Amino acid sequence: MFTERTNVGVIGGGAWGTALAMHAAAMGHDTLIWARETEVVSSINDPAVKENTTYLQGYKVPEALRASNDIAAVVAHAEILLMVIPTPFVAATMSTIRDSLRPEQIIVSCTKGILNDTLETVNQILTRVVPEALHSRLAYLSGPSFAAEVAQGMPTAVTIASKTDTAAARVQSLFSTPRFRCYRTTDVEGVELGGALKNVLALACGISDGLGFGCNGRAALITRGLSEMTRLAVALGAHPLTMGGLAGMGDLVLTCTGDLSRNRTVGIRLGKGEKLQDIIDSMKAVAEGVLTSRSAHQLALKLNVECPIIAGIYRVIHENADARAVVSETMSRELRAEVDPELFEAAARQR
Ligand SMILES: NC(=O)c1ccc[n+]([C@@H]2O[C@H](COP(=O)([O-])OP(=O)(O)OC[C@H]3O[C@@H](n4cnc5c(N)ncnc54)[C@H](O)[C@@H]3O)[C@@H](O)[C@H]2O)c1
Ligand SMILES: O=P(O)(O)OC[C@H](O)CO
Repeated sequence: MFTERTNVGVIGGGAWGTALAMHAAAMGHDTLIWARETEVVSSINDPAVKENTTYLQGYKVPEALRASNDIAAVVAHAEILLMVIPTPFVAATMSTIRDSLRPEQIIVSCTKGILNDTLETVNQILTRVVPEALHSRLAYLSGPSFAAEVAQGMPTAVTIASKTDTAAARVQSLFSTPRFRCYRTTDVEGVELGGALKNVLALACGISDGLGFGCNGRAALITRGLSEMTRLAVALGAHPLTMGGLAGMGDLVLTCTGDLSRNRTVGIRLGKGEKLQDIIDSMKAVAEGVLTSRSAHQLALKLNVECPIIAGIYRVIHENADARAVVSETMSRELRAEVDPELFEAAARQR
């Protein structure tokens, strides 16, 4: 373990792409990161700066890490290609490099979201855009992992999912260190949906905290939120146990309680009365939960899966509903058993 070195390309120079590139370069992988913005490339490459001052300020990148605005050069360089761009831009960006991809490459999506128009997960987008020869070499990295903590080398554990265990195992062995432990699974749907849906619940917890509601409410949102995430993910083909793992409960707890979460921060500001558009306009970073709340609600309606918290967040975010009234309505629904096997069976029948 921890010995083999390879060529790593990172597509996306935001906070997470930068933190993962720092990790790969620190491991000794020859790492090249593509960023759209020239200022990101120059700040990473400038020997006097060596920092992504736009998206991950305050953390020096390893000397060996190089950045480029030439996406084709990054693809040509890589054996392992980490794709770390927000969900709405995945299809367009990957289409530009589709013809330069090579069948021996492994593409690892580190993105967490569900597209609005088509309700596709990133896995579904990639299998639509990427040549078929590469489908068995698609992998997904997810789990509780704030970029700023990974950039500081703080202990972190993630899950790598791939339909083929060999691809997941290769990524696992190339990226694991005593500070960054990678597990693996073949449950691509579970890992992807866990990472996407937890962002919606992080918005909910932020709103609750912003409204001044206490720890009881937050714990209830996390627990009942996990129940909704699990029902919806199972209806979409996930294994329920994945939702109790790093990409499900692990990331849910992190994002619902950690102050580094952008989604939780958007929720707090909404709960304190700011307008959504003003919050978004003030941020350079992406809060994927805003768009995913729409997709998740539409998927729940389409599959007839009961998700009252997700529906409530959808109404607050996209229909300007009053958050206090939504909380009251959600708490006043018909009383029921906590664990309802019929709901899970109904969700499982959707698979
Ligand atoms: N930041 C984290 O801690 C973290 C951790 C795990 C997963 N993620 C996920 O990683 C993904 C990327 O997030 P991030 O934090 O690296 O980004 P970020 O919020 O730091 O930066 C936004 C990124 O979006 C890119 N972008 C903006 N417009 C674009 C366009 N038209 N085409 C292509 N790219 C465009 C920017 O270049 C930049 O790389 C998201 O799905 C996020 O949920 C983030
Ligand atoms: O800052 P957030 O809310 O986008 O969360 C970042 C990561 O997904 C945490 O694992």
